[in-house]
Amino acid sequence: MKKVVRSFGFAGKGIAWSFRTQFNFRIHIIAALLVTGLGWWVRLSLTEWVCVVLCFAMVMVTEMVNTAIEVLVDLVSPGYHSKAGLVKDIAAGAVLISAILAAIIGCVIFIPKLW
Ligand SMILES: Nc1ncnc2c1ncn2[C@@H]1O[C@H](COP(=O)(O)OP(=O)(O)OP(=O)(O)O)[C@@H](O)[C@H]1O
Repeated sequence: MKKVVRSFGFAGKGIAWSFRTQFNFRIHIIAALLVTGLGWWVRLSLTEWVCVVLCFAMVMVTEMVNTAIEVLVDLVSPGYHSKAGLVKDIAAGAVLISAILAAIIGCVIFIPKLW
């Protein structure tokens, strides 16, 4: 049990660090709060809430994995290396794809309700 609590502590440390240092992560959280308020206002159905929350998770998780990859690349390749740059670019591409897909899903759900 103590081990589980300790693991939660380490995970919390990683989340807190990402929040403190990553501007994009803070933007995602602010966007999630705004969308939650909008969702409450337009009275989303249960299925729509599930889709919206999955979108929040997809974007935040890819952002955190991207951050972890950036930190790791900076650790193992502090100098310039084309592969190091490529790894960071691919990870950033994953964040972009998840954000675009979340935006599309958001439009599909919210536009008809706001129309
Ligand atoms: N060690 C490196 N070798 C080669 N190119 C790199 C290296 N580090 C970064 N780059 C290039 O610079 C880009 C920006 O890298 P950087 O580490 O500044 O990430 P970032 O996306 O600006 O993230 P953040 O602002 O969160 O630090 C990378 O996507 C990559 O193309």
